[in-house]
Amino acid sequence: MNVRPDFSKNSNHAETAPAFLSVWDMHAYYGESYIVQGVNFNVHEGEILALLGRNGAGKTSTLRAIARTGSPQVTHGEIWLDHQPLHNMSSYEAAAAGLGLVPEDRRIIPGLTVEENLQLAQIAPPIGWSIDRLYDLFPRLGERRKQEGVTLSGGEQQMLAIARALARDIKVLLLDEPYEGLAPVIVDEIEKTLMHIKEQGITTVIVEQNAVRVLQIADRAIILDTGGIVYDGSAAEVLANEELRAEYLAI
Ligand SMILES: Nc1ncnc2c1ncn2[C@@H]1O[C@H](COP(=O)(O)OP(=O)(O)OP(=O)(O)O)[C@@H](O)[C@H]1O
Repeated sequence: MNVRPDFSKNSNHAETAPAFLSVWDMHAYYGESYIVQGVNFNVHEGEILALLGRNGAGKTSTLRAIARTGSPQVTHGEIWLDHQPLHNMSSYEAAAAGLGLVPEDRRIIPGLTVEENLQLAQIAPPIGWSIDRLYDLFPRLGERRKQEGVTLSGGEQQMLAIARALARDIKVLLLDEPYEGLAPVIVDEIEKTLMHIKEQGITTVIVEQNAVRVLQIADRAIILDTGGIVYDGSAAEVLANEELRAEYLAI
């Protein structure tokens, strides 16, 4: 019999630091399809958490469930952000409570310039970083402020999508595959900005196929497999543990 090693109780930080974002026994469905199958984890304020797993493991679904997108539908469980019950909220309310989701397709609004995309994020409170501060973090966006957003390169569009999230007053940034399709040199740039965002005290959860890259900046990692958590512990441990990487990440 092939006994799966249990890597899910490796977290020691979780026992010593209070949780900022907490997901408790979360179950979610697409119609009849049971996808998120009792997920529990904590994220601590200011940390970068990598949410990893093979294709189809349920990473995007977990992120979308936390952001209250409605698809998948959360049928059971609790999600708390800084003492606020996200599980009782719509996606709009969760965003107002401080969640900033940057989806995989980046959702840059066609027909609007870079600056207009940013201004649109600030039409209603809670307003976050000023547009000048965003251009300081992403000078390329400042140089291209009058360019239509959808004509930017893939890396620039990812920067615009992150900048748009920061234009609102967020506590947690949820990133879905931020490195997808980007050259290593652009990934370097995005990494630097994520480290800067961390220094500002913002908490980040990253879903990413490029596990090796994301583990280099992450403090902690969670590995999902068929809708459940099989590892919760330090990012360094995942990099060091060949068995774990081979079994769940195929790297
Ligand atoms: N809208 C949907 N309707 C029905 N099933 C879906 C839907 N979106 C995703 N699924 C299914 O849910 C499961 C988990 O998908 P999810 O996108 O969360 O995985 P993932 O770990 O992010 O995968 P990947 O790394 O390939 O993006 C998959 O089996 C997928 O086919």
